[in-house]
Amino acid sequence: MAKKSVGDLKGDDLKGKRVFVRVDLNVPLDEHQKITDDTRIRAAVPTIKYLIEHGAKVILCSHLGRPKGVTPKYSLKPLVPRVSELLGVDVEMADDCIGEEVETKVAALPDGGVLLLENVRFHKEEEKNDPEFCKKLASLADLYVNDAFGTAHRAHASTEGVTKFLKPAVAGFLMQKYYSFYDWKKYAICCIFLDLLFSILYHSEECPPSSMQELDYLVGAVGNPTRPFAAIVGGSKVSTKIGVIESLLGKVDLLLLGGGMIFTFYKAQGYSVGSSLVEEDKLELAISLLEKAKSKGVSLLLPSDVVVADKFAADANSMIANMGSWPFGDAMNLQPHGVVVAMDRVVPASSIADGWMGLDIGPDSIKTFSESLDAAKTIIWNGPMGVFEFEKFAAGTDAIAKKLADLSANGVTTIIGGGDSVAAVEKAGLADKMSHISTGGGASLELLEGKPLPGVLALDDA
Ligand SMILES: Nc1ncnc2c1ncn2[C@@H]1O[C@H](COP(=O)(O)OP(=O)(O)O)[C@@H](O)[C@H]1O
Ligand SMILES: O=C(OP(=O)(O)O)[C@H](O)COP(=O)(O)O
Repeated sequence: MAKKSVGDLKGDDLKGKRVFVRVDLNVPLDEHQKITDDTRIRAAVPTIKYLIEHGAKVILCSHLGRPKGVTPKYSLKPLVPRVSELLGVDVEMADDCIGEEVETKVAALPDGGVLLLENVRFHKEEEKNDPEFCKKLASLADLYVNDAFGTAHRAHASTEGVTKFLKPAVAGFLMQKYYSFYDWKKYAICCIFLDLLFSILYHSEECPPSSMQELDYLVGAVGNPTRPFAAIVGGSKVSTKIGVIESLLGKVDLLLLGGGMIFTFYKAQGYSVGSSLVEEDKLELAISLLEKAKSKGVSLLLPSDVVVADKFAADANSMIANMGSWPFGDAMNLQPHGVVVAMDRVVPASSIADGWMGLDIGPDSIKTFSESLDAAKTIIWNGPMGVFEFEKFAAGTDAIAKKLADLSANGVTTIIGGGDSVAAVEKAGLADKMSHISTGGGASLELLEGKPLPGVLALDDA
């Protein structure tokens, strides 16, 4: 069913109206609270500008990270200068997303003014989709716009529940084309993928509009991919993504797993993973996925080696200054004159000692993964290969980004999805080399799976 779009609202529909806009401003921040990639902010700009230009009072709502209660490091305050700069207006910030102070600030908003609410996930009721909380959010506004594609797979209060109390509830431009094509395109699932792709666009300050030509291109690329079709899945959101793997196995010829994803697979097979990230309740699923890959004839590759660290930190101990004390296959760092100064702690991914955790894929894995991708004609990548935010553990992600950029230059279709994956590719300076860039990781994977997105379903039909 096609959904109503913010573009359908004009004149008196918007002039002087309080509009609650759910956006996905879940951008990566460094330890100084500096934005390291603003792709998601730029992707939200066209919808917000449209509302400003039509004299609406814009109330922006977003989450940032996965806080448990009020957590200063997950405040949205550091985003205010960049959002203001991109919109060309001074954005007001509220200390909360509901309550008296917020109501006062909303009441004081001029036509065309913008208020950014504090992280909606500071209230546990958000993720619980609590009806009373939904009502409080709804009471702030006259109408609702959802442009948070990256969070459309979550049935939370601000993405789904609020629509039961606030109408009209319409789609923003980032999602709009998807809805309009949803009804009649054969490959509807891909259409969303597309939508964002073309709405985001590489190095522009704002999103250029999608075009039919581009849409057709993507429909062909993902709905009916040129084979071999490869997927690369990594990152840390194991529980979100491990279920998607099952459906990917029915679509791809090659599946590469990296990032924090892999240790659940290794532990499930009885290997030692030290203190690496593991989802204990997904061990059986991991085994069944390995078996399914075999029975379907899909090449599922896990990294053979990983770089380990003694803690999850930029300054973690992951090097040995003197040779010979590490029993595994160490990778040597050579100075220009050939002197060995340190060795990465590279170990077999299946035997990580207690007290150590895998934070990147190792050089053998990079080589195997790169070679396996040589035959691919279409590649989807979601989730970094390692903790790329820390220089010591960025090599795997950088190498895969570089590989995809090279393949892209040779005509291979490369699609990158996910906040951190896009940030990693941007950081490597390779975003403009890829075929497509998407704001949603989990959301785009669930679309590929064919799952309906709650944040989409909740919107008014066109
Ligand atoms: N081995 C690992 N252990 C823990 N975290 C990891 C590991 N590899 C990657 N990560 C983390 O995964 C995060 C990104 O995961 P995710 O949110 O699933 O990706 P995306 O945002 O692209 O969808 C990054 O912050 C990265 O540091
Ligand atoms: O970053 C996001 O998703 P992604 O990491 O899959 O791209 C979205 O903001 C959703 O966040 P969530 O996975 O904490 O619900």
